[in-house]
Amino acid sequence: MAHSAATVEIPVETKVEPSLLSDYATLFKFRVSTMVIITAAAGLYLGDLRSGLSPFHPESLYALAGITIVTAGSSALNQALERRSDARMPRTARRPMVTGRISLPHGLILGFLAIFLGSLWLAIETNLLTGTLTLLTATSYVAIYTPLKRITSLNTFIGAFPGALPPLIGWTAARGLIEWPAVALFAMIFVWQFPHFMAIGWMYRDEYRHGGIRLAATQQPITWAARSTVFQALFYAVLMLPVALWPSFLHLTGMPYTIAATILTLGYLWYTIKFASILRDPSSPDSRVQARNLLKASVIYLPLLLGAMILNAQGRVWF
Ligand code: HEM
Ligand SMILES: CC(C)=CCC/C(C)=C/CC/C(C)=C/COP(=O)(O)OP(=O)(O)O
Repeated sequence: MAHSAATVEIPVETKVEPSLLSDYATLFKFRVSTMVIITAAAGLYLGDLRSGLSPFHPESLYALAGITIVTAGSSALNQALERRSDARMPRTARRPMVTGRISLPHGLILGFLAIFLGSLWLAIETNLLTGTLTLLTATSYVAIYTPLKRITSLNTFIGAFPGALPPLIGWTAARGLIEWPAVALFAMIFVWQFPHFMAIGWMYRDEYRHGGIRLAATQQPITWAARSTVFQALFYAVLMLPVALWPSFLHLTGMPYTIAATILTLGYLWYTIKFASILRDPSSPDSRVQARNLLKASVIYLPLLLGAMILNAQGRVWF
């Protein structure tokens, strides 16, 4: 409530009071966090299979619970730090710490406690490496990436590290050490994020500018912003081809995965190439349609790719 001067006007029909549960879902970024946890679960599953263990044992659930709690806490602290810039963007203006439905102390206490207790739980119940890595991931997301969003467009590259660490953390939860398959999983999510976020950046370019967030898409002039956005999206979409096949070179997956990953990744590349058409007329409304299509493709592609890995883990075929 304190930021009325900068706050975005919300149409009357959308001003329905959300419940505390839905406020928490927003505070913990339910959908993005769910995907983060799915990537961690994939790392855990693949790591357990590498050890010849059944992935369905209580320790896996304990580890996932810890990772979930720290992810939720990180999202709460991210929103505590960004409550002013969030107030300036329609996409984020209804977040509970912007509207005051969740107070600053409430969000801060919840965030710090969740990160501290979740990391401690992982260090004790899973292993010290996993607890430490999870704490480092949360710290880099909250204390490095989040403030950098208002300082440099390099923030996307920095933010890709905490974004990509969860599957590696899942692997260390299962195996107790960092091994090449964990690095390959990290690389896959790292590279996947660029077309994903270049699309989002383009969709919300005007909002981000108004919110004072720096990214490729908010550079001036718009032709330069489009070039830089498309270059990064295409560069990483092409890089995704070898990176997605890396697990097969490490014998983590077999031929069925290799075929599925090739087809899926070519699909992701296809949507990125279509997105490159924004170069023709960067200010046209169609450029946002292409961006939205790429965002949709990115969030469909990733679970399918992980699903293919899981179905073909260690060369097994689960059809
Ligand atoms: C630099 C890294 C990343 C940035 C800056 C970023 C940013 C965002 C933003 C702003 C949205 C909201 C789009 C909207 O409201 O229309 C979003 C959506 C999404 N992100 Fe990311 N993201 C990143 C990495 C990740 C990672 C690592 C994951 C999980 C593995 C992920 C999963 C998702 C999902 C599933 C959605 C769709 C959620 C929905 O439909 O509301 N993102 N991302
Ligand atoms: C295991 C663990 C501690 C994970 C935490 C890391 C985490 C939540 C990564 C998500 C990836 C990311 C950079 C999202 C963008 O957030 P944003 O702040 O740019 O999104 P916004 O604009 O919607 O606030």
